[in-house]
Amino acid sequence: MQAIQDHYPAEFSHCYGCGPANPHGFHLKSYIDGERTHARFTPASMYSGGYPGNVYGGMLASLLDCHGTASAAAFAYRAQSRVMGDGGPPIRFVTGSLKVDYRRPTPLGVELLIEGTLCSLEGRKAVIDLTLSAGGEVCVTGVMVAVQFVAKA
Ligand SMILES: CCCCCCCC/C=C\CCCCCCCC(=O)SCCNC(=O)CCNC(=O)[C@H](O)C(C)(C)COP(=O)(O)OP(=O)(O)OC[C@H]1O[C@@H](n2cnc3c(N)ncnc32)[C@H](O)[C@@H]1OP(=O)(O)O
Repeated sequence: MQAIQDHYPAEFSHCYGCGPANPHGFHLKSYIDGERTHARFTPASMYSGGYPGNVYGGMLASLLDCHGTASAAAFAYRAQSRVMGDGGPPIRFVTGSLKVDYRRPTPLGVELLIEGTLCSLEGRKAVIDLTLSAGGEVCVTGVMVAVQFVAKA
């Protein structure tokens, strides 16, 4: 199955968190499945937080950031009854705001599950609820306001 990010136009595929064309990035891959989006990622040990065994908060915010904008794009396609890669004008979002709540320490060395659900979609603005969990326990929650990107003439 192709990831949402695999449909980003080549010129917009350089994101450090999720751009397929960035050789140094995380290459996060997000998928839509019914009412929910999901991505899985295992941070390398260099992304340690201040005490051993836990993930650095900036890394966790990055994962929500990239998964949130991908989710917004996927939900917007669905709202327009379109499929990604249909040859029509691409629908892409950037992060307007991202609120992150760190609810418990996130363990390093295990696969993390990032999920997104659509809270609202009005005009160019999508609000996405996000969770990040490890071993079935929610460690981080977030709310993103994603804004549809419109190229300036
Ligand atoms: C920025 C780079 C763009 C490159 C091109 C990308 C194309 C996309 C392609 C592939 C995506 C793949 C990449 C994944 C990216 C991973 C996630 C990131 O890291 S993204 C980078 C971090 N984010 C930014 O750098 C945004 C910087 N900010 C802006 O560019 C503008 O402020 C922007 C586009 C967010 C809005 O500016 P306006 O002038 O186009 O539109 P206005 O009229 O201000 O807002 C539209 C609606 O959104 C609301 N809005 C805007 N910002 C908001 C905010 N912070 N909180 C709440 N609402 C906000 C407004 O209230 C308005 O709502 P109402 O229509 O009136 O209901």
